Amino acid sequence: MRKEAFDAIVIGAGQGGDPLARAFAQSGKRTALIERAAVGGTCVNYGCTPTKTLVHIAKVANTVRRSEEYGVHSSAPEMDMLKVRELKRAIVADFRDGTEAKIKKVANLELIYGHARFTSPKTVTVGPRTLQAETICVNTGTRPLIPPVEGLDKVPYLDNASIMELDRVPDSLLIMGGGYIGLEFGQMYARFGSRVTIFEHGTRFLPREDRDVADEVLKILREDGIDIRLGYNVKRVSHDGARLHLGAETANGKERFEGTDLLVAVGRRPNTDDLGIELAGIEVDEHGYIKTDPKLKTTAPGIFALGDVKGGPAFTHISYDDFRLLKENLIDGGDRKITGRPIPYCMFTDPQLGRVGLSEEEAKKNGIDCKVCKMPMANVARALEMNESRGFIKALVDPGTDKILGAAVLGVEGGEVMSMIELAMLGGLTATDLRNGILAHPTLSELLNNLFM
Ligand SMILES: Cc1cc2nc3c(=O)[nH]c(=O)nc-3n(C[C@H](O)[C@H](O)[C@H](O)COP(=O)(O)OP(=O)(O)OC[C@H]3O[C@@H](n4cnc5c(N)ncnc54)[C@H](O)[C@@H]3O)c2cc1C
Ligand SMILES: NC(=O)c1ccc[n+]([C@@H]2O[C@H](COP(=O)([O-])OP(=O)(O)OC[C@H]3O[C@@H](n4cnc5c(N)ncnc54)[C@H](O)[C@@H]3O)[C@@H](O)[C@H]2O)c1
Repeated sequence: MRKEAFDAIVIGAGQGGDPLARAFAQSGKRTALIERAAVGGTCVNYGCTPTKTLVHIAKVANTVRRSEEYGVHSSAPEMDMLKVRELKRAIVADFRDGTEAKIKKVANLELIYGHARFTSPKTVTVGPRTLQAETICVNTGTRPLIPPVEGLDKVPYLDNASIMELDRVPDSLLIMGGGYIGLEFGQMYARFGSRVTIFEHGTRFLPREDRDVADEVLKILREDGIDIRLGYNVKRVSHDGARLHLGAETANGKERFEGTDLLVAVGRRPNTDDLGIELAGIEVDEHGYIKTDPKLKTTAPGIFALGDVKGGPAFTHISYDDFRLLKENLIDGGDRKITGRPIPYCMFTDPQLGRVGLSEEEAKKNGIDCKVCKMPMANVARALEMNESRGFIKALVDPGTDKILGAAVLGVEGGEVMSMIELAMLGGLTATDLRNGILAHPTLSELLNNLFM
């Protein structure tokens, strides 16, 4: 078969792949961008964009439900899930089509729809075509991990994509997995009107977070009526034509539950099993994630991996930063490494949990001396004025340099406040700078003055 020569091939038009392909092409390299589903990847089509749209709609429903607390009379909210789905589809289409239009405008860049597969270290097939290039970048992301639970393959379970296509509110939603996806969807559907039960097989809730932070999130979600079961190992599921039945094992024995719908949200698996990586000499770890060095080089010369498919923190902004690194190193002659970069993140429950830098437990584990500044959101004027005062803020300060080492902001718009703290960290500001800076009253960010007092 005739091979078509390109300078660069990017597989997967996700959060890193799309801008990287455009950058290659704009630098004069003949580039192919191969995408098997929709440009924008998980984030735009089945992840951040649709979920954050729905999280906001759920907040609107909850505000209506709470309106009496504000002296505003209204009736209980009634969800029109057809309209909600339309809103979700419209924003996804807008982002996806906008991205596609941008790609199509770039000279030297060919967007090819189809499933890409390596046939040798420098050769990739897509449909009837065979392409070759000296530089190939893999940005194929992940898909939902489906655990080997008895009966799961015989019941109509939902995942992060199909749940957002429902045109109804489930009467009772059972969720496997108490991570980001389980908690964001759990609170969202509880606010839409579902009875929600979350089964988390770990006994420790949000294990990456400090205990006080995780405990407060758990308290808040339980206050909202979400039934969260820790240490529940789902063993089997079945469907009797009308309802789902779920059997779980716990430290105290077996328990059975019933519901109308089941969401599986127990993590992700990398899209490497159907990529022909063995023919390219790309090594993966025991979970199938591509092994890379700090410059994102794989074990195969000339092949790089970016985004979720290389493992590690799975966030859009990390995939995007991988693009920046590869652009800098492969196009602009730089020599950057991913080592030491900050990994901020925000869980979009309400209130949000914004996190950056070290946690208190990490600091202790690594013998790092730090002062802990902690303040309830109930001390924040703006939060009280909005009647949104659940949660707290916690920041770690180096006692020697007065520099901020990390923060957890569990509160209304916690992600935005966390980003303020991250900017201070990036700019090398000290806790004293934030304590003494004049910040407009009454903004949420003003809390930084009091936090560092
Ligand atoms: C429900 C949900 C909510 C999320 N919310 C957030 C959030 O709020 N904030 C945040 O930072 N992150 C969030 N994430 C994570 C975020 O979506 C991912 O980290 C991000 O999309 C990773 O980007 P990526 O470029 O690595 O891969 P992806 O965006 O997954 O893109 C990979 C692309 O490769 C394509 N592909 C795969 N295999 C092939 C092949 N063989 N040939 C051709 N194309 C292929 C896929 O179709 C896909 O388009 C969320 C994820 C989910 C599931
Ligand atoms: N706001 C955000 O930034 C955001 C939102 C959603 C997703 N994401 C990204 O997507 C990734 C995947 O999200 P996720 O929630 O699927 O994964 P996750 O790894 O965050 O959570 C999965 C949870 O399921 C539990 N689990 C695993 N197997 C189980 C089983 N058999 N039964 C019950 N529980 C089980 C795990 O202990 C874990 O707590 C996240 O790690 C994150 O990087 C980010």
